[in-house]
Amino acid sequence: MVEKNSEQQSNLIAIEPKAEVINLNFYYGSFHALKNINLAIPEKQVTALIGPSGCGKTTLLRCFNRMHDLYPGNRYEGEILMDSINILGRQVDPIEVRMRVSMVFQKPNPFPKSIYENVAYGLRVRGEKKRSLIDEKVEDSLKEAALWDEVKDRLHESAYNLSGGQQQRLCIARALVTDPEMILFDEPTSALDPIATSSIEELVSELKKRVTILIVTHSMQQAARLSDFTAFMYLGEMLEFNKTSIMFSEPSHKQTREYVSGRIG
Ligand SMILES: Nc1ncnc2c1ncn2[C@@H]1O[C@H](COP(=O)(O)OP(=O)(O)OP(=O)(O)O)[C@@H](O)[C@H]1O
Repeated sequence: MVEKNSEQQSNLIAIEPKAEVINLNFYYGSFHALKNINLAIPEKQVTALIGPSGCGKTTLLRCFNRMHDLYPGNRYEGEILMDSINILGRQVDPIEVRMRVSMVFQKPNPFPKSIYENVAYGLRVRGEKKRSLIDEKVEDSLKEAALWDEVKDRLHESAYNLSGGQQQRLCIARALVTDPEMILFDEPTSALDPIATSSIEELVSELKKRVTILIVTHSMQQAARLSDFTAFMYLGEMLEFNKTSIMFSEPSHKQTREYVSGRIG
């Protein structure tokens, strides 16, 4: 059983939270993967989720856009409030949640479609038909994902012709097109080389001016470089949450200290 520090968690955020996780439990069938998680995600900041393999980082991330609903047997208890609405509520449409909270995965996963159609996808799901509006949003999203100059003359080519780093920026453009309030990144650079990694990190830093970002990373250097806040998970619990500078210099828990210093992995 790990020691809790809820007083510290509730006291430290002066910044308005974009999302509040309240007493969240999550089960894969009978397996209790997330145990009474409480966490406030600060708005327009980068929050890193870190912790040893299997501690529940990806499971928590996927609660924010109801990804678990796609598989039978998964069960949530508790709440994630966004604008005072519990986005886990049965009456809330998961597709609507995914428009507000989009996701970028570990491996670039463009659809087997053109570059243009990959980005336009979210608008089409939403029922958007106006060609000029779709053109405009596709261009804006590709510009915001720092990909436009590289693809503007080949928008109708297959997305598979792009390099890994370009494919990941395309996935970011696809995530941006619905104007999400929050973007979830699940180890977005683990399949990329250092140059492509640094361009994704620059992009994330730029995006936080208008979007709240939650990122799972195994790289302590990346968490330290990129995030404003860090949450440390351990055995399905949220053990510690604080400003990244504090988490890396004077964490409260022994497990956090050992993890950020590379002594446990
Ligand atoms: N679909 C699933 N069905 C059953 N158990 C699962 C499923 N997915 C994950 N788990 C279990 O839930 C726990 C948390 O897994 P999760 O993938 O969230 O951990 P993680 O911290 O993201 O790990 P890693 O850093 O290795 O990616 C693990 O014990 C894992 O085995």
